[in-house]
Amino acid sequence: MSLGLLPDAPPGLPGLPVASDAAALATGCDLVLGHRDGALSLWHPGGPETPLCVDFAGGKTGYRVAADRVRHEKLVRAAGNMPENGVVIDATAGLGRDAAVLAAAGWQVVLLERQPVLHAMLSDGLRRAGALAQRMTLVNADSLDWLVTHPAVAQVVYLDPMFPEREKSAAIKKDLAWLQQLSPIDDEAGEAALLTAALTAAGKRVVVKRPLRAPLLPGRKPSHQLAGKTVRFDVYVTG
Ligand SMILES: C[S@@+](CC[C@H](N)C(=O)[O-])C[C@H]1O[C@@H](n2cnc3c(N)ncnc32)[C@H](O)[C@@H]1O
Repeated sequence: MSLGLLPDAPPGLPGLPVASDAAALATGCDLVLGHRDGALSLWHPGGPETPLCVDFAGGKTGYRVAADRVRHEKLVRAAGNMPENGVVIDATAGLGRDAAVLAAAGWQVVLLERQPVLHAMLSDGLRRAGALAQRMTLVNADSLDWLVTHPAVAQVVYLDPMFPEREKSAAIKKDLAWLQQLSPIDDEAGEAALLTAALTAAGKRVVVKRPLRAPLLPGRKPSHQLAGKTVRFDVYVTG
């Protein structure tokens, strides 16, 4: 995958510096990173698709985080009763959509993202997130390392590892396809290691999001599951 970096992209990211969208297209870049409408965004050079950015308060995430809806989210129910000053580690932050739901439900959320471009997009999203940002802390790290060096930080560790999606919605398909181009899908050993690290770090439970019919993460059976129409949450009680 080749990523073009426009002059207004943050410095230091891996990719090919390009002067313009047209130059990215001419150089054969698959994706290009730059600012659109004030947001650090990713798009297909020359393509008709809406650019992708981290938007904690608008669009589909905005709908999910509305105060009257967020408590009905299966993810919030899967995370369980929130203690005072409860902390969740979202160890696979991605575009921060699930992290926003957890923060809107009242959790303090530590977002871990290892992919530097996604980390930069999350950082830009936080800058625009308003009050919700006060409950989110972003770290550019590999969770396999971070969880081991930060035991006893959180009651809940949340995992949503990459999975080859077969969703029907074109919009979801586009976002996930671009995400998958940036961030590879872990093999079974990687998935097992992530679950083990999460189980070690979580004071109360680990919650894993999976497509409805996807196999369990390797290593341990969940204590219970909450199934929705297209995804399910596997809950592992640890304490
Ligand atoms: C499917 S996406 C998560 C989407 C996210 N739940 C959301 O709501 O936007 C998975 C993300 O986890 C990140 N990731 C996977 N393994 C990781 C690890 N060991 N440490 C940090 N980030 C990881 C990937 O780079 C990718 O951005």
